[in-house]
Amino acid sequence: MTHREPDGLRVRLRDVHRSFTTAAGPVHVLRGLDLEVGSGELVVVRGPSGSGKTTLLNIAATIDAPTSGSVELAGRDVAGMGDDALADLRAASVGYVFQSFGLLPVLSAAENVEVPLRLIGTEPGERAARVAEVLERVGLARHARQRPYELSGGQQQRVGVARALVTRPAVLVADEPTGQLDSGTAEQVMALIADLVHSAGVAAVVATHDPALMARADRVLELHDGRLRPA
Ligand SMILES: Nc1ncnc2c1ncn2[C@@H]1O[C@H](COP(=O)(O)OP(=O)(O)OP(=O)(O)O)[C@@H](O)[C@H]1O
Repeated sequence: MTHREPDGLRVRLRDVHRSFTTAAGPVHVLRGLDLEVGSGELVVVRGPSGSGKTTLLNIAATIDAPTSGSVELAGRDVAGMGDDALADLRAASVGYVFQSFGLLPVLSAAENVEVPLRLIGTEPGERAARVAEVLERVGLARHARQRPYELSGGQQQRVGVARALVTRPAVLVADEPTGQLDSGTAEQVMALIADLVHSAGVAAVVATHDPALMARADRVLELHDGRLRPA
């Protein structure tokens, strides 16, 4: 069933379970997990290594599907959606920021940011305007033509944040977005993410081990025994 949420709810996970089959036997990672994130809300998920943070983010981003339970993204229940329809919804509605930046080395900063707009078929003139606007927003307008290797780690992650937000997604998912940055740069990047999330009304789920970053969150949740609880 597909329906629109009346309010600003962008992510809704209900009774989500996720198991994996491994050589050592089945691993039951998520065990009846519930999560709701609204527009303009920044939720940080913490938990020890292996607790299932990446698994949770991938399910919220519809990159992975739960073993059971329901997932709603931008007001749509994704159960039963075909692969193409789900890929279209994901491309339009989700921005993903990776710990390792995930930039294409042969492309300039601006070209990297433009990739998601190409995927959703945005017209060239509109693409150029959106790329310029978001690079300005992350403070990299003067670095638009540089390749990733010509940028610092913090600048590369700013490109990663710009790329994730250029489509104006309903949902931002970030997996240890500051894990490869020094603490000062990490704080700047997290402040940028929080600012953009709040001003653009994006629903954000950020996984991190770093207590310093949790200060930027509207809510901090802990993944424990496959469920979320207030930290
Ligand atoms: N595709 C998979 N196949 C088998 N097991 C998997 C798969 N993905 C994750 N797991 C297992 O699920 C558990 C949770 O992994 P996950 O990567 O979600 O944890 P995490 O909290 O993100 O860890 P970290 O903080 O180290 O990144 C681990 O035991 C992992 O080995």
